[in-house]
Amino acid sequence: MTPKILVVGAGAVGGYFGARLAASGHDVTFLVRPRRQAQLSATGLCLASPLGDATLTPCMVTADRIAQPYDIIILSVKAYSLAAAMVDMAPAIGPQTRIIPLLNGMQHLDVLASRFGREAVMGGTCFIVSSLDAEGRIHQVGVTPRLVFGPLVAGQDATAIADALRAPGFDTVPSPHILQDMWNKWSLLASLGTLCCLMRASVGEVARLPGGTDFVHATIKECTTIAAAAGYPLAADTVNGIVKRLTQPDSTLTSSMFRDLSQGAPVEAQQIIGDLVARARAHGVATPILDLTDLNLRAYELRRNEK
Ligand SMILES: NC(=O)C1=CN([C@@H]2O[C@H](COP(=O)(O)OP(=O)(O)OC[C@H]3O[C@@H](n4cnc5c(N)ncnc54)[C@H](OP(=O)(O)O)[C@@H]3O)[C@@H](O)[C@H]2O)C=CC1
Ligand SMILES: CC(C)(CO)C(=O)C(=O)O
Repeated sequence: MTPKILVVGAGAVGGYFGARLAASGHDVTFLVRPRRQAQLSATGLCLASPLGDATLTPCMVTADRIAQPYDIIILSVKAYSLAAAMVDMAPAIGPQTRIIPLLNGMQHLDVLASRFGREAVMGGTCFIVSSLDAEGRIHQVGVTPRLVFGPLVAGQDATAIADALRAPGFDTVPSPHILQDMWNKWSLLASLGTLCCLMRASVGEVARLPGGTDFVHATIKECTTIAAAAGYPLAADTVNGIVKRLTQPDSTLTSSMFRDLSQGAPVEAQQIIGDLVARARAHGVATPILDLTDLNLRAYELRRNEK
């Protein structure tokens, strides 16, 4: 039987993966709120991507209309929307449902497990650079996106689910070591977020400055030291890959957190930087650069909330 997939959050990430899955014939429904539902009804779900543009008529449901449990939930809301999203998606979760969260950071894993049970929650992460424009179209740039997920409890297997989540337009990677993958991604993301948000610049702009790459190396070192202290040391080639990616002088890469900040939008500062700093403190790791980023982003949020 074709698994029923519910994408919770038809934004830059969920909209991309969900659209690619739907376009290749999977049974995909988007859980949407009324504003996004009206927008998508008017325009269709539009993707602009170097891998091919697409416009489709999405199958949508609002929280009050969820009629049955789904087999797979791809959860792709921002971290600050998680609590409300959990209330909305609750009727979609049955005993066999597997939730694959694509949020950045790690703390949502425990939040989801305490609400829906450990069996229901898989680990997940994604590599994609995408954003929404003012009309709600999704713009994906850069290399082929990647969806990585795997079991968090013994006895579960990601391969059957992986077969249900393959589509042209992204790579599907079932992983037997998803927590390590999530720490690898968190180290990359927190380094990139720090680089962009503290310097208000892209990877290439910082790399071209005298002292820029020293700053990036020191930031990556802080992040990987925390990961190692937490029991998830990054392999040397993974660290080298992060260093290479974040020190390219011609790179226009920015983090999604920086793109949000540039638009004056809320940022996932607590989940991406604050939580990492808290874990550093718990393990006695000194993180002067991340502390500064944390303070910087909290000052940003303070001003934003006072407006
Ligand atoms: N964008 C990127 O390049 C990357 C992002 N990520 C991570 O992925 C996660 C999602 O980010 P992104 O897709 O960029 O964020 P977006 O803001 O683009 O999309 C989030 C979507 O979630 C929807 N949403 C929020 N709450 C609910 C709800 N209760 N029910 C239904 N829909 C809801 C929002 O809809 P509404 O219009 O109703 O508010 C919005 O469309 C974040 O944790 C981010 O850090 C990871 C890798 C790359
Ligand atoms: C690090 C990156 C670009 C990888 O997808 C990301 O997750 C983000 O910007 O949020």
